[in-house]
Amino acid sequence: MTGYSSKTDVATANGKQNGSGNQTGENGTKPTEFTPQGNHAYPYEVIQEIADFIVKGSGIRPKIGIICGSGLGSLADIIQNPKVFDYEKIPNFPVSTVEGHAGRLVVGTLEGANVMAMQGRFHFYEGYPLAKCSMPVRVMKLCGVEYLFATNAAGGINPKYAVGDIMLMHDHVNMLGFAGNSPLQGPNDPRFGPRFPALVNSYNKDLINKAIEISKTMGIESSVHVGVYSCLGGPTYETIAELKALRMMGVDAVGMSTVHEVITARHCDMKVFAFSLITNKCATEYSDKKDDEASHDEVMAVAKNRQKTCCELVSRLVAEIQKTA
Ligand SMILES: O=P(O)(O)O[C@H]1O[C@H](CO)[C@@H](O)[C@H]1O
Ligand code: HPA
Repeated sequence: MTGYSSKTDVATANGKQNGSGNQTGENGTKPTEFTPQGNHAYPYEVIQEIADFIVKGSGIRPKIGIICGSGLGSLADIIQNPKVFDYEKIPNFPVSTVEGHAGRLVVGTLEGANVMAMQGRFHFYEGYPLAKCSMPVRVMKLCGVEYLFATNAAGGINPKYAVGDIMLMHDHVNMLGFAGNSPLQGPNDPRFGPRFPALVNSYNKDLINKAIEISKTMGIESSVHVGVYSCLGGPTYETIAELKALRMMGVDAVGMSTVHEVITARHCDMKVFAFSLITNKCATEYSDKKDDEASHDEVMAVAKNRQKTCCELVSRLVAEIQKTA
């Protein structure tokens, strides 16, 4: 694969500080949780409070934020000198409810860079409004994060994709947005970003090109693609007719996450790198084969199988960013 261009294809009000990430409220329980009204965003001050809690508790101001996809939690296990925060102990943080999403925030270093990783993301189908699903991205921003690495497990719609391949995202189709749902719905706080953010060039081309170069040195370039991801609401996997329609729209891989995180990250001007691990092939023709049915067990098994490769890709890209910092 050649170079990519888009034309080609602190102190907290809640909880004690012990630096272990095990902060709790005064009586040892989770501090009161803020509940957003409707789909509206968390107030800036609430996000600031969470960020302060993490920065003070870890003693680290991270530069790179990583969101681990389903079964890809090991991306956080490679972080050195980790400070671990269980989501349930972080004030105003949602909890993870999906298998393969442990529900921990890991802060530490990777290849010499300060990083924070979400071992568990929030999905719309869990019952969380999109603003809540992507709230941690704003926490990352106020912690100091400049680069978002978003990873996911996805079904491959492009017939050239095989199970286990990696698709570097260079664009997305926001199906939830088509239906009138956005993480940026509600009043806009200009301290995060503008009312009407542009999304062309959302996926950083330099980082895509660096990842392609890295894939060559890893000898995996033939199983690395650059493509378009789409997020549906889930939790159902798609029908054949839906998959056909997505393919006609130019979608290469489909999942139930990431897009709202990327929108939130771009709104607050973070550089975004994202990839999908293709965990299953999506059927776009009718057949009686049971194999055509996606399953979360299969998704988890493939992710486990490919976690080492994904970890290497991520750490090498972090090293590249750190080199040029
Ligand atoms: O996008 P991530 O969190 O990797 O997970 C993907 O895997 C799950 C379905 O198997 C869905 O949550 C889908 O979005
Ligand atoms: N569809 C939607 N989400 C997914 C899939 C899929 O085929 N595989 C993993 N996450």
